[in-house]
Amino acid sequence: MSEANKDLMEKYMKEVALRRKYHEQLVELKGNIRVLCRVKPVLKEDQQEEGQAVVVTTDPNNESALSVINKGKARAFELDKVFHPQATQEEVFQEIGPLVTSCIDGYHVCIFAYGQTGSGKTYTMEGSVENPGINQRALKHLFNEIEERKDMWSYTVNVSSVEIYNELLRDLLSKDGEKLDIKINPDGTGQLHVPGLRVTEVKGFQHIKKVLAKARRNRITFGTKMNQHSSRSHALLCITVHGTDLANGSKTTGKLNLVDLAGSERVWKSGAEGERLKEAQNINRSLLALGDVIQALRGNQTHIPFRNSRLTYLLQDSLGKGNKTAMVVQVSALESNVGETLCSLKFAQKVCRVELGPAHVTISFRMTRDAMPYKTSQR
Ligand SMILES: Nc1ncnc2c1ncn2[C@@H]1O[C@H](COP(=O)(O)OP(=O)(O)OP(=O)(O)O)[C@@H](O)[C@H]1O
Repeated sequence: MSEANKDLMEKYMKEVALRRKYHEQLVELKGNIRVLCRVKPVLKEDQQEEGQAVVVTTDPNNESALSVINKGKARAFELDKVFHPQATQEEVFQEIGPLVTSCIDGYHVCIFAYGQTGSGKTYTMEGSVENPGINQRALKHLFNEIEERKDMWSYTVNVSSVEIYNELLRDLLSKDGEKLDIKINPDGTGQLHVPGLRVTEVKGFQHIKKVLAKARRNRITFGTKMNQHSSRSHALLCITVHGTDLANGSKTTGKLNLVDLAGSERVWKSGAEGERLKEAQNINRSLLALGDVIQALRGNQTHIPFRNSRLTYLLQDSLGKGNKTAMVVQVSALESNVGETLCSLKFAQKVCRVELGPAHVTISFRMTRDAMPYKTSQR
């Protein structure tokens, strides 16, 4: 009986190893930095004027293509994957699921939602109670995988959550939203850490739901002082998974960063002043820095400019080489937003094209003013 068990166990472990290898190959094939686009469906409340034209169309025969009509001219874009307006939260998550699995295997993973205010970033990341987004689905997926592997691996899952507003870091899991700083770890490893950041060990999916609700509540509470604050801040959910192989004691540490970015609209256009202008400049700088980092990584450049913003500095150990990133670019299909839609898609397209570029891409892929998430006189 025990011989038969041993035999079965060995076969099972071989199967698991094989599955992991195929999964890795699949992720590698799809690329370590993926740019996805989700077109928001036209909702009643988005129609300021009756019968506004829909200017963004997806192609049912090509899941990478979309086209935008501006002033009578059609412009085509090709990204890694485009979700049509009717795509469900489940369909979006299916693209992301393999990255979440990678995190259990010890990879560092970042998933971003990028786009103008109201384009559906929070819907994609957080979703609603009836229709949760990537954050909840990722954690559910994570705990299901952990359960499946429990005979061979033991895992602990730690969660922290911060927002970055005007380049200030705030703890979303502490009562008063403590302000935090990013420091180099004094242990000599050169790694970054955030002293005072509240890290919560989560035991299961129900527990994580409570933690997510707390972070959401705090983001709203801290935001009430500032009009539209939440859409002007980056919200990060950081999950660390420590694994121990029960057979040989070897250890892995994976990280999953789920980021709802601040709105990318060009506030300068509306003549923003004072606090609003400062916000716009900070958002502009950090989104631009993120774009620069992703382009540099996809282009295999030797210098990756992580230090140009809090956001990229904080995510440095998860965005570096060998890690995995997905950026979901959210766009509106309506004519009234066509300027912002084109801007977001040019940005996405540029990031996407880098990989295909020649080796000397290092200097040639600096963002032009035309493709900047905003156009300011900042750079
Ligand atoms: N795919 C979708 N299906 C149904 N409703 C959606 C979808 N995407 C967005 N919405 C709805 O559109 C509204 C705006 O979306 P959301 O708040 O996610 O935008 P956002 O990009 O996060 O905006 P902000 O930058 O201001 O935070 C919300 O009411 C949301 O529920």
